[in-house]
Amino acid sequence: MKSRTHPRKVAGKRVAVLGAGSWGTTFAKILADGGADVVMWARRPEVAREIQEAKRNSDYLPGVNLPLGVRATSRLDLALAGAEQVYVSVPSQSLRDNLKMFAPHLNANAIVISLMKGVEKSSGMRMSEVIAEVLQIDESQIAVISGPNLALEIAKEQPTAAVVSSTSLETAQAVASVARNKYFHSFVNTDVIGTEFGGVLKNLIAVAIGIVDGAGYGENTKASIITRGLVEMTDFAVAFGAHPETLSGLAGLGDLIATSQSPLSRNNTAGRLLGQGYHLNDVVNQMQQTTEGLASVGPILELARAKGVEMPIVEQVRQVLAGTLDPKDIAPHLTTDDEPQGERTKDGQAEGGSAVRRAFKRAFDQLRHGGRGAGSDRP
Ligand SMILES: NC(=O)C1=CN([C@@H]2O[C@H](COP(=O)(O)OP(=O)(O)OC[C@H]3O[C@@H](n4cnc5c(N)ncnc54)[C@H](OP(=O)(O)O)[C@@H]3O)[C@@H](O)[C@H]2O)C=CC1
Ligand SMILES: O=C(CO)COP(=O)(O)O
Repeated sequence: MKSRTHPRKVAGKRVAVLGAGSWGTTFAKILADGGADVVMWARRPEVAREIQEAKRNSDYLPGVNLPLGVRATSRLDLALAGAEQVYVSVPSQSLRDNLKMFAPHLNANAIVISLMKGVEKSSGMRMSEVIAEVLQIDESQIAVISGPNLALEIAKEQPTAAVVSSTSLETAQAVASVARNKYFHSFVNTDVIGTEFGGVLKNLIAVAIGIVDGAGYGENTKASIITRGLVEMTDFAVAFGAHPETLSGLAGLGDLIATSQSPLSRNNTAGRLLGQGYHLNDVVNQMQQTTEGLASVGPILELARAKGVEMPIVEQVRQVLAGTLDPKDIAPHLTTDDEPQGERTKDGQAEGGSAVRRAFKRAFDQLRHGGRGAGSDRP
């Protein structure tokens, strides 16, 4: 029987954050402000030195002062020595190679937490799957964190919530007890598939929103894409075993709203540039930070095809990226066979039968009965 006790704050737990970009650095601040003993690893010694000595990371978080307790090094052995929890925040496509470097220095019992929101292009694997495969650890030792978490807003201590997910509720609670402070609250769930795919899929819809924004369309178009996009996200994730309510929680709808409407989002910004007519190569060159959505489109569509899930919006994003669809022609209502009536879903039913509608119904039913599914965000 899994414990359901409320996690208690653990003071001074030794943790490592691997990756010193905007999210890794912000997460180090979250953890240190929650009382953890944090050591960051930056691959460039000058970044580690600036964090260690000036408590700043001017490349990624200009103007933000980091807590005095955050330490940094470019040596993996020092960053990982004694670390009980290891938070990983590097670009998804570099995870596998990075893990091979981390492995010799990792504590055998350490919990490894993915902060990333991509899938591996070559394999279509989620980040937690890559972690389990490369490090050869049990999934109960792995957690993922996702939610509406634009780094710069959190670095400025704006109140935010996220979801910590692990197949082991105990592991999720152990992580949530460390990854929380007065401005950052971690809920827990055990739906790793839904939580991870939520973060990946909302990036693709955020690119679509950016494209229509850049093409000059207004709020109706964007709202239509957000709503239909959530159906695509839910149908896809559920086909892979996710709980639909996870997609209507922080890691799905919550993150979709934050990412789709914020100029801070790199995915949204990349989409806007594409919508304004810039070529993909120019957009990629212009983006100075990780834009996961651009790399995820291909593998996500391949996975969708394998499960027979229709993703008309994501397919149109692929076509815009490939230069075969004019951004002005992107439309929220297209379906693969151009069905004219009703809101079509993957199984051809009208909206009343969609996974989103079922998710809401289930959530309301659960509320009425006071229960909570594995995919709901629990405090
Ligand atoms: N930023 C955000 O608001 C959020 C981001 N995320 C996710 O976090 C993950 C990381 O993103 P984020 O921190 O924003 O990205 P950034 O582009 O801000 O930083 C990337 C970091 O990874 C390092 N890096 C780049 N390439 C490699 C590589 N090949 N090997 C090792 N390290 C590398 C960079 O080092 P260097 O500086 O030396 O290039 C840098 O420290 C992504 O999956 C993203 O989706 C999740 C939630 C919020
Ligand atoms: O995941 C994020 C917010 O939750 C960050 O989004 P971007 O990667 O688009 O900046």
